Amino acid sequence: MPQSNTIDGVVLGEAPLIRVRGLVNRFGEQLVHDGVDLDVQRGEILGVVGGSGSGKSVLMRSILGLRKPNAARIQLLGVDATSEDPAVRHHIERNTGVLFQDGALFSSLTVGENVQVPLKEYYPDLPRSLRYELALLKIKLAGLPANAIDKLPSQLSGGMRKRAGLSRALALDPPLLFLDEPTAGLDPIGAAAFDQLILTLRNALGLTVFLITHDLDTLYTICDRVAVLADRKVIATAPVAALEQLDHPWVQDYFNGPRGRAARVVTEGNP
Ligand SMILES: Nc1ncnc2c1ncn2[C@@H]1O[C@H](COP(=O)(O)OP(=O)(O)OP(=O)(O)O)[C@@H](O)[C@H]1O
Repeated sequence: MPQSNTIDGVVLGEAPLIRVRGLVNRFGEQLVHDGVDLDVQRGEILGVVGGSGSGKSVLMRSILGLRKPNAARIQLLGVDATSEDPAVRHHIERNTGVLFQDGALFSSLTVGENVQVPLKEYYPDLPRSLRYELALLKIKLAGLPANAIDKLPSQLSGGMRKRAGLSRALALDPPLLFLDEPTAGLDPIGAAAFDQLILTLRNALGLTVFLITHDLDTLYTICDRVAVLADRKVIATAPVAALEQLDHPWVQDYFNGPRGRAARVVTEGNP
């Protein structure tokens, strides 16, 4: 899909959609990030991996402006993501979709009402019937049956709840999607189907995707590049095949351990 050079009037030029430089995050004595640099190019699916507690979610929250880092320069969608200017916050929130690890759906609202929350906020004058139709469209886009629209999150399976969270993330047609461990807790068939859905949406809608995952199959099947968080930094960003060669203990354990080898065999057909 051809991509315009502007988003809501903000000129992007050749700049990456996300550019992080010198990110530092500290919680008391604990230094989580110490100079993280990262670029996410338009239209790519970038996987973010790292050991448990390496700071993947804190990185995502920092980029989104949900956490104020101790130091950083972060360009997001052509604006300074650390700015508190309401117009900047609006630009970022209007153009990003986020699927949090637990789906973060409102449990007392139906799926349809959940998807309509951002529509109500950003398009308050939209007639109720049109809002419902738009929610239905997003629900179908995320691969849910139409009748899911009137269900409560508690009436859905884990995989369907993920899809419901995704349909809400897509509500405003954002060019940029953040996914925090989207396949965690899904069975392998459900996880593979979710991976394919992300790939299809990226290809059809030209989305850029920032994807935190532990799932090796996801890395091998849908990520264009993978960033590795270790030693409080992004130690490498490269296509997964190149990362396998990286001489770093965590990377070697992760990619060349038994599960890494198995994922490679399945996707590449070579042991
Ligand atoms: N609000 C907070 N207060 C104190 N410490 C925090 C806070 N948020 C995160 N941390 C700490 O920062 C570190 C990184 O957390 P983060 O959730 O980003 O890890 P992660 O890489 O996403 O881990 P996982 O793969 O287990 O989800 C952890 O040690 C965590 O305990």
